[in-house]
Amino acid sequence: MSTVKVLRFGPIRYAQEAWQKLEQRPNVEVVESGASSRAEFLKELDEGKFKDVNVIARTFESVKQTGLLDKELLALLKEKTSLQAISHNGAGYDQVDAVECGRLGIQVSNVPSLVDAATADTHIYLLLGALRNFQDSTLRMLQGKWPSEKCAGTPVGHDPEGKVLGIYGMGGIGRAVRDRAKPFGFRKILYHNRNRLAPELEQGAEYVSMDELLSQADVISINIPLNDATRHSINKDTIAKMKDGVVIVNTARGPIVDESALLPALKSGKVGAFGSDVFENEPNVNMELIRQPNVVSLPHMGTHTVETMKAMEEFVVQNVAAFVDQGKVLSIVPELKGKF
Ligand SMILES: O=CC(=O)O
Repeated sequence: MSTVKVLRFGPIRYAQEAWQKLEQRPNVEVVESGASSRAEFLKELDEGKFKDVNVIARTFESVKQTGLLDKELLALLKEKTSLQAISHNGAGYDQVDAVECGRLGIQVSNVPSLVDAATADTHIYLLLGALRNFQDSTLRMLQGKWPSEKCAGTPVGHDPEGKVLGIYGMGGIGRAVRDRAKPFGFRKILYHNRNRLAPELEQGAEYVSMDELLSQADVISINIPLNDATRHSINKDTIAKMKDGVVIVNTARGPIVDESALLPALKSGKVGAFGSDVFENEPNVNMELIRQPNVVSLPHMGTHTVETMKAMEEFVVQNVAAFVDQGKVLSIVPELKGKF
């Protein structure tokens, strides 16, 4: 291939060396966008600034610069650039309409596997924190409530031992959650996926229908990708099927949970606690939701470690390099497998 032009969004935090090596190749040119909004990016496109761009390397946060890579933007990219591949930094690529990319002949890669450990670690923190009311206890201590009351007046929590864990989405992250959860002594670990896993991947977890998972689990662990089928799959109806006092933990994507249904359920105690790293309208979080005493919250930091972020950034570069070398990204997303 002649020169491959790469449009890079987002800062390079850790993979400077990998990017430098790529940029030193005689047939690679990397450009950046100065846009701080979709309108500005559309103007850059109109000006023909990126007409020779073949690859976009992007981050989750770069949605601030372009908006979603939806049908409208993809059509413009197709018209005003030479786009053939998008290398997304993250496991979840719901900001990119992958099916439409396939239709337009644009490959999409993500970063699977490398995110599993850090995300599952975060999940366990939230799971224990939600069972034990740890966020509420910290806030109470900071408010000076400890001297007057035992444990600063925090409501008594629950042990994981003897409970049923229901894993909704048993991909790489779900399986890493299962492995980390085992030593805590859950009585049973159930899971639900669209399809049952091979026995060697189940590792003792029991495949059940969604309804069985909802009705039997004491703790529901959400690890599925966000798409049209999973958006708001935790809603008023599915919450009604759950056990009273169920604990829900989400490190996948906020919009999987319909927060307008969750909030009253948290207030009534139907949902005993919610531990979440992700929120429906993040970064603009529903403050009433995160202020509930039975919520443990984090600002989307599942992969926020030096080691994992470095590995992810380097993998984004590997995907670009594979496209430069072979015309194919390394880790094409499942929707587009076999299409290129
Ligand atoms: O949210 C993080 C990711 O998708 O990797």
